Amino acid sequence: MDISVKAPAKINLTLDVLHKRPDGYHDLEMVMTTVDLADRIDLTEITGGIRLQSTSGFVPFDDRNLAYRAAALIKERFGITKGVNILIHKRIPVAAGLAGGSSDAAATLRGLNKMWNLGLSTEELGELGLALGSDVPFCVQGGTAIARGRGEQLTPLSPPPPCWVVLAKPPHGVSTVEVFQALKMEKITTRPNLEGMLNALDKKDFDQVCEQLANVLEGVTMATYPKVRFLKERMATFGAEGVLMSGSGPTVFGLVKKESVAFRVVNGLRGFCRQVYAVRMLGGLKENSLE
Ligand SMILES: C[C@@](CO)(OP(=O)(O)O)[C@H](O)COP(=O)(O)OP(=O)(O)OC[C@H]1O[C@@H](n2ccc(N)nc2=O)[C@H](O)[C@@H]1O
Ligand SMILES: Nc1ncnc2c1ncn2[C@@H]1O[C@H](COP(=O)(O)OP(=O)(O)O)[C@@H](O)[C@H]1O
Repeated sequence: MDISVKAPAKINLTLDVLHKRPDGYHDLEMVMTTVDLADRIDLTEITGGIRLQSTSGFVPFDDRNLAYRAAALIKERFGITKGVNILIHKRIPVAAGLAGGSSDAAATLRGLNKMWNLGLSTEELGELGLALGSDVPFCVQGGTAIARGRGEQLTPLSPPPPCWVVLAKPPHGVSTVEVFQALKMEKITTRPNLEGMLNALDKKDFDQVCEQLANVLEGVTMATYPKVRFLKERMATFGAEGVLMSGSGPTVFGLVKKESVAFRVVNGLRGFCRQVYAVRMLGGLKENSLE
């Protein structure tokens, strides 16, 4: 049986870093949601091991690839002797703060669970996925959620109000490790208002969602990459109603209600940035099946 699985990108509507943990990770509190910019993973059963192909040269083609590692984990954990060819149709920019690698890993876990009839629940797939990366449990589940701890403690939320999401990825990638290393906890002065964002989502209040966007990593990444600030300012000038950097960056996203405005923002940005996308908010799992 061959299987194709959708692997959507995520954005962080809020991102707070609570403290550094003894294991080197940070305890986070974030509101995350999926957007309709997605990779597609084609899984084909083969005899023997794991083969990986990708339409993008920017990802590793060996066991450093998170999709490869997801397949290796499943094979090892469940003693599967069959092999799999993984073809990644890459659309999500790499090292962008959009969890492209984590989403590929999550999609591979979901797809192999089905292909090899393992009968694992979403929670069990998420627990497996945490060994691959902190964002993988959220990507397994999709939709909209509060993520706490390393990112694995998930509380599902109702989706944001429908809108356009304009994404602009500066030419450089960003290392998540380096951003967390550069973060000085004592320098965090303004934090996201989680209650405010939850209230906005609950009421489906687009303007309030825009007002409550906040990410404590934004200033850290901006200090090294001024292009992030530049793109944020431009996006707002061209008409985006709420603008924020996603995750550890450097992708900047803008929320826009009207299609005509979304395309005005895209056209305006194209003069400054090669990788610009206008996509719909996905946000809700039921109406946007990930399979
Ligand atoms: C910051 C976030 C926010 O959504 O997204 P991205 O910008 O990567 O998309 C995530 O927490 C990233 O998740 P992910 O990219 O899976 O991180 P991991 O591979 O687990 O960890 C990479 C490194 O980031 C740091 N890290 C990550 C997660 C966490 N809760 N605390 C940390 O300190 C650690 O230095 C770790 O070694
Ligand atoms: N399938 C994959 N897609 C993208 N990046 C991958 C993948 N597998 C491994 N990586 C590596 O993971 C790192 C982070 O990539 P990505 O998940 O795109 O970014 P981010 O964590 O910022 O959202 C990159 O250095 C990339 O080389």
